[in-house]
Amino acid sequence: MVQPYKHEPFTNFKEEANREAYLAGLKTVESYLGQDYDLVIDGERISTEEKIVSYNPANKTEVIGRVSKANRDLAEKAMQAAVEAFKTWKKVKAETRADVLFKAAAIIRRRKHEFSALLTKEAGKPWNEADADTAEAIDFLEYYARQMLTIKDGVPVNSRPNEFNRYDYIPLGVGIIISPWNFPLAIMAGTTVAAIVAGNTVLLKPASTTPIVAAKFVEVMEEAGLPKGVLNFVPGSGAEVGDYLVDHKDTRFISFTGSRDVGLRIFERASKVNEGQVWMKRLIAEMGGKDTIVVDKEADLELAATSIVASAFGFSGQKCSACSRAVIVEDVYDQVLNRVVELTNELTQGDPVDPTNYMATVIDQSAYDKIMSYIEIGKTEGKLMTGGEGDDSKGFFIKPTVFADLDPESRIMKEEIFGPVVGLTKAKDFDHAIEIANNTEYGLTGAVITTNREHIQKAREDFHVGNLYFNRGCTGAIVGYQPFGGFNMSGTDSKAGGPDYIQLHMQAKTTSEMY
Ligand SMILES: NC(=O)c1ccc[n+]([C@@H]2O[C@H](COP(=O)([O-])OP(=O)(O)OC[C@H]3O[C@@H](n4cnc5c(N)ncnc54)[C@H](O)[C@@H]3O)[C@@H](O)[C@H]2O)c1
Ligand SMILES: N[C@@H](CCC=O)C(=O)O
Repeated sequence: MVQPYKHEPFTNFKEEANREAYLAGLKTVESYLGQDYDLVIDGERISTEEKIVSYNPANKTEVIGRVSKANRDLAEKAMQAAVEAFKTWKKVKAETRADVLFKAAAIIRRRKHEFSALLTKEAGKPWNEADADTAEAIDFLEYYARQMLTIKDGVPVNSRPNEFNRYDYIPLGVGIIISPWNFPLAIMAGTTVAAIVAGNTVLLKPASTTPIVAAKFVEVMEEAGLPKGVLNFVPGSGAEVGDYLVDHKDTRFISFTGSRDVGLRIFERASKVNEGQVWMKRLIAEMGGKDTIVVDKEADLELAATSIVASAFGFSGQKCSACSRAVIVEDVYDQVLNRVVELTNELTQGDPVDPTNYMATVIDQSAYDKIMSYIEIGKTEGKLMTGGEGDDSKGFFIKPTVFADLDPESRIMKEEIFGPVVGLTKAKDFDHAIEIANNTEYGLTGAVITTNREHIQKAREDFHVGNLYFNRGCTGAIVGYQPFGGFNMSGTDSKAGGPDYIQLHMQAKTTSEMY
C-alpha cells in the first residue's frame, strides 16, 4: 500500500557521515564532468554537431557537460513521437504511471548527494540549497503520483434514479515543458512529471545554462520504466525551438516557468490558433516576483532581520520567491536596517563546493551584468549600506548588497533583479506598509513579521500574493504543505505542489448513462 506523503527531510551537514556522503557525490560528479549528452526522441539518442555547453558558474572554464542542441526538424520529430506515444500512454493505468514516479523518486533518493553535487557544480548551489532542490524534486515525484491516485476514478457527482453520472479527468495531449535554471532539478522534474503522470506525453526543453542535470533526470525516468516517446528531451534555443513548439498545432498545453517577459511572449503566441489546430492551447505559467517582507513595529526584530537576510541572499537571491525588498514601519526602521547590515556583513562567500560558504555566484555573465547594472541604478536611487561589488574574473561573484532609504516607486523597489540585492524602505504605519507591498505588478510571495493579530488578519485579506508567510522568511515552500504560485504578472496561479495541480494538465469529462 502507498504510504502517506511526507516531505523529504533536509540533510543535516553538521553530521560527519552526511558531509562524507556529499563529498562522495561530488567525486561521482567530477568523474563525469565534460561528457556529451544526446537528445532523446522516441527513446532514440540523437547527437547533433551543435552543442549547448554548460559551465560551472564558480569556475568559468570548467565544462560540466555538452548537450546536443535540437533544431526545428528535430523538434518536429520529437513532436511526432509524442503525438504517437500519447495514443498508448493515455490508456496506461494511473497506478502504473504513478509507479514510474515512485520508482524515479527512489532512484533519486538513492543518488541524492550526487544530484545535489551536480547542482552545486552546474548551478552554483551551496550544499544546503542544492540539497533542498533535490529534496523538492523527490517531493514532486512522490506527491504528484499520490495526487493522481486520488483522482484516477474521477470525483463523485449526483445521479438520479435510473441514471448514472460520472465526472472523470482525462489527459490533454502533448505538452511542452519549458523550465528555468534556478531550480534546475526540482522545477524541471516537477513540471515534467505532473504532466506525464496525468497521461500526457511531453517535450522537455530545459534552460540552456543547466541542461546536464535535466539529461541525468531523463535517464532516471528511463530507468524507472517510462516507455519511449513519453518524455522527449529537446534542449535548444528558446527563440528557435521554444517558439516553434509553442506555435505548433499539435501542442495541447505549455507548462512554462521563467521570466515575465518570456511568459508573456508564450501567452501571446499560444493564444493564436494555427492551421490545423482544433483546440485552444492551455498555458500554465509560473513567472517572476518582487517579493516583500513587511516588518511591523510590534515584532521580533531579530527574527525580522534574519528572515530578510536569509530570504534575500539564499542562493544569491536567485529565487522567484527571494526577498528583494523590505518595508519597515518607521518606528523600528533604523534598528532593523542596522541589524540587516550586520548580518549581511557576516555572510561568507566563495566556491559552493566549500560548505563553509553561505553564498556563491550568480548563474552567468548576462545575469552578472544585469545585476551589476541594477546596483549602479541603486546607487543613484538609495543609500548603499554594504556590498555593491562584483568579481567575474573566475566566476560570477556579486557581494550581498543592501540599499536603504529607497523611494517605494524606485526601480530597485519595483523591478525583479534576481540577484543578491535587497532594498529597504520606510512606511508610516502598518497600513502604509501593506500598500507599498502591493505596489508592483507581481504577486508571488510575501512575509509579515508582526505580533499584532489584527495586522495578521489585515495582511491575510489585503496583501495580494499567492504565498503569504507570517513570522518567517518568504522562500522555501514545501511541496504538499505550501502549494506555490503567484498572482498578477507572477503567473497563472497554478499552485505547484498543490492538490489541484495535476488537474491543470487534464480535462474533465462528464458521462451520463440511463438504465
Ligand atoms: N514563479 C515560479 O514558480 C518561478 C520559479 C522559478 C523561476 N521563476 C522565474 O524565472 C526567471 C529566471 O529563470 P530564467 O532566467 O531561466 O527565465 P527565462 O524566462 O529566461 O527562461 C525560462 C525558460 O524559457 C526558455 N525560453 C526563452 N525564450 C523562449 C521562447 N521564446 N519560447 C519558449 N521558451 C523560451 C528558456 O530557454 C528557459 O528554458 C525569474 O524571472 C524567476 O522569477 C519563477
Ligand atoms: N518554490 C521556491 C521558489 C521557486 C522559484 O524560484 C520557494 O518557495 O522558495
